[in-house]
Amino acid sequence: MLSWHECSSKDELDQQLADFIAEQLSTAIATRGQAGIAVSGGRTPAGMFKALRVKELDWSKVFITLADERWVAPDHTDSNERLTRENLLQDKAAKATFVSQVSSAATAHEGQQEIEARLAALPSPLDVLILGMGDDGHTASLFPDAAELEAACTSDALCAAVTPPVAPHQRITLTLPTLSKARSVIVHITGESKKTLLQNALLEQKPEAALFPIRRVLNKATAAKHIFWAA
Ligand SMILES: O=C1O[C@H](COP(=O)(O)O)[C@@H](O)[C@H](O)[C@H]1O
Repeated sequence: MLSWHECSSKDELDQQLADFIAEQLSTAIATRGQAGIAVSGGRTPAGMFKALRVKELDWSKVFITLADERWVAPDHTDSNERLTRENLLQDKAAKATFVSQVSSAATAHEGQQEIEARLAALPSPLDVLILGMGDDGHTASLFPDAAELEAACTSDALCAAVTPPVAPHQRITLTLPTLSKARSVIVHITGESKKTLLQNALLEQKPEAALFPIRRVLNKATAAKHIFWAA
């Protein structure tokens, strides 16, 4: 099942999505005693993070990680961890446990095993997955045309190292199997061009390996899928 939630402004989107996520985290805590969520980075989620961090829920039982990370120091401007620490892990959400996906290893490939071990301690499957989508149809750090894409889509591991063909920085990404097992999959996008891209991606009739990565995740995910969008 895939539902579109169209909001009339970015502020409304941030609030509605934060309400929706908070509800899902609360349900997970009530049902299983804890909640695991993977959030995305990039330019889109900061406003939603600020709306989510003040929600009344037992944040001490929430484990937060990333759908993907850029292989940069955690204080780098491009770090998804930095974005998450500055915008989400504040106020009430400061009590949550954050699982970082970067280490001092020189490359993402060299650091992958350490990140894998950290991720193994998270609730599995994840209760909530928030995906962004790039203008090239990438999601998490599953980039079209990346040399490691197929490995990251078929791996038994929780995470994979990826070198984007064009975008900066090596990445760690949750693998397609890990992403697609989440109990709830939410795509958070803004702007007309991303809406059109996603609509087209959902209509494509191509072999699996040629589909946009966002479509591959949505195809494989068996949970309810929700797209939250505003212009
Ligand atoms: O590189 C990344 O890009 C995507 C999309 O980001 P946006 O800036 O277009 O919102 C993001 O979902 C991902 O986490 C990030 O590492």
